[in-house]
Amino acid sequence: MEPHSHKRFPPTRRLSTGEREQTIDRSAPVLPPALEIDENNYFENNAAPEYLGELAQQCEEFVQFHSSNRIVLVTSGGTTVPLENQTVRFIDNFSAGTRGATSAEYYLENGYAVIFLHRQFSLLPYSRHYSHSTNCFLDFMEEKNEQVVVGQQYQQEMLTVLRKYRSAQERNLLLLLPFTTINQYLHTLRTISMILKPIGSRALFYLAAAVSDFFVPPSRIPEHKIQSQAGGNKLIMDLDPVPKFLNRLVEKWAPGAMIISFKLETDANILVSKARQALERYSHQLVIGNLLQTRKHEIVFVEPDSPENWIRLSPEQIEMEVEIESLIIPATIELHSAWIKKAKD
Ligand SMILES: CC(C)(COP(=O)(O)O)[C@@H](O)C(=O)NCCC(=O)N[C@@H](CSSC[C@H](N)C(=O)O)C(=O)O
Repeated sequence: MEPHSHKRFPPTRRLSTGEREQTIDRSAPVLPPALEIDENNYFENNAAPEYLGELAQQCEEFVQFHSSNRIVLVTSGGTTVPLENQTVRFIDNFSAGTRGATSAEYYLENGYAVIFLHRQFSLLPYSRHYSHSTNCFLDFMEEKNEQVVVGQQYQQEMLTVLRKYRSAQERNLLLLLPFTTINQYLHTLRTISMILKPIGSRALFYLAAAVSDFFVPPSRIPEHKIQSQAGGNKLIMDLDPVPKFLNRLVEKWAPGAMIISFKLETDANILVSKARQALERYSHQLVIGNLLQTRKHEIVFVEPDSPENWIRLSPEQIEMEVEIESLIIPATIELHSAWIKKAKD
């Protein structure tokens, strides 16, 4: 007998198999990697964000400052696909930014200069520990003699995070660059990649952002908010595939860099094969595969000409809240050191 206070909600209407098959047209062919003509078409027809010049200047100064250092570009968070120019509605890609923000911290602690290209308002290195929602910073505060103080039990932990945060700032090791839409992301990724080109093998790309695969091209996007008619009307969307620029990054934008991409799946049966397929299509150095539902506890390294290698947290490590990035990042750094050595030989 349900307590009277629990209002009964109608069960979620699940699409019948027939409806589900019709809802999404999967007949669209799998796109080949983008060619130069696709790159030119895309960037000529999709205007650059108005702030790109200033962002490029910031990035050039940062790379110049660290020109003899290892520099990693970490991308983090999901890109959006606006449905109107005056955007009210958009399609979003799932990502809280935890993978990217946590990974950036471990790269910083291993001496890398970090360019953090992130979804605006997603989690950031260091402040992620006390974000507005998951771990509200107010829960760590107390009132004492009319003053706000950090609770005694949190002092040590917070002091450690604060010292790391300040150290990264004082040594100018962390550059925070935001994006929101898929178009802002692609323009910014290409710009940063070309600025990193002179760094050669000491540049590392860690592409953890959840990037849109489909978008509404400028020729078809409505200017104003899409209206919904009284009585209901279907919204049929006709999206174009986002060009697969990963191979342009490998071949042209930053040819000497080591490039790591992430493959996100929900079906364990296809994860490794899809990761290997991406590696073969883009000819980069490593795909880190992860499943949405277990991404915090296990990942798989897929490299050319070698069997896949799973990294999993043990039950004890999960119990102790070990972050899997504390295992991932040192493993990627080992591969990057070998990449740099090979480039020198
Ligand atoms: C997003 C997560 C799962 C992290 O989650 P949070 O910690 O909550 O942030 C990340 O680990 C990941 O898999 N990121 C990559 C996800 C992704 O979209 N990967 C693309 C490939 S890289 S996007 C490049 C473009 N689509 C192309 O193929 O050129 C894919 O799986 O298809």
